[in-house]
Amino acid sequence: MISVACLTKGSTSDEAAKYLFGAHNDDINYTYHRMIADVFLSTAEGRTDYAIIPIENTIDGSVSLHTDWLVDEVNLPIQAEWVYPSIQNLIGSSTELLDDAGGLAYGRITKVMSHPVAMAQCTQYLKRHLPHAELEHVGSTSEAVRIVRDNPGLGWAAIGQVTAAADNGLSVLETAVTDHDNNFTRFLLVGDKPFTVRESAAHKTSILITMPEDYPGALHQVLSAFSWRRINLSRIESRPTKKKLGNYYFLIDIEMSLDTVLLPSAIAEIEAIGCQVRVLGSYPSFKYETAGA
Ligand SMILES: O=C(O)C(=O)Cc1ccccc1
Repeated sequence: MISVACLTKGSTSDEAAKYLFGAHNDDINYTYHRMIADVFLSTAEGRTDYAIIPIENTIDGSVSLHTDWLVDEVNLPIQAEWVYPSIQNLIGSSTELLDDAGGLAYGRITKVMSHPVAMAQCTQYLKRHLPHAELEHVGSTSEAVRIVRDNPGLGWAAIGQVTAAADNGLSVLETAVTDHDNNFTRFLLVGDKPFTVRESAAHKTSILITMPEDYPGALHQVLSAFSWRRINLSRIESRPTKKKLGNYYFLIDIEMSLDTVLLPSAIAEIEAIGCQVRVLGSYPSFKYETAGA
């Protein structure tokens, strides 16, 4: 039995996890948490084998809070990554929020709740249709749906997944309210055990590089260690080290496994110029395919 910590049941993370492990896989035992911190801690404290972490979104970019947890708070290697569509919907009580003709009565909606990433994906929609509504962030989309269910009669709505609406006896009032159709989220599976449930031909390695202070051209040298070896990078991102204003580390995703000879030699070259390198994981990468869902 494999144990997996995840945001609440019916969240985008929950759907994404079921895509990775297979929807009807009885070998997986999910434990659900309202806050991402508890998802991380469940695995970091050894109560579960893996944690499911949304890390990057097509519209909103990196989920900084989750990146910081991965880097600063826990030491959990990345064991897999996959990309999953995160199309969100407006959810609420149809008796409360639809008018007599069955149309959505935007004016009756007083508050919209959701996870900050889901909310950010719907910024234009909310501005256009619900500028009067209060917006409130909660720990997950399905948590928002549950709160709306538990507080009837107040004109509250949630942004979330169709399964969460069904699980809570609420209606999908409007589908696909995300500002762009092509909306995907990249998820990470983190934990100490290698992921062996499925295989992938594509592999990635994520590293964290801390530069020596006052070293002109350090980033250029780091990038050239990859470029002359023709190693492809898929992401480079800087985050503050939180130790001193203006000090940053760089998170780099490389489209290559650490087992490939070229990569350890690139890392050795980067260390030789005085950079610190921490490998966050070397892992299979899965693409979303409708047939496999
Ligand atoms: O709140 C959820 O449903 C999550 O799993 C977090 C999230 C929200 C929006 C896109 C991807 C992940």
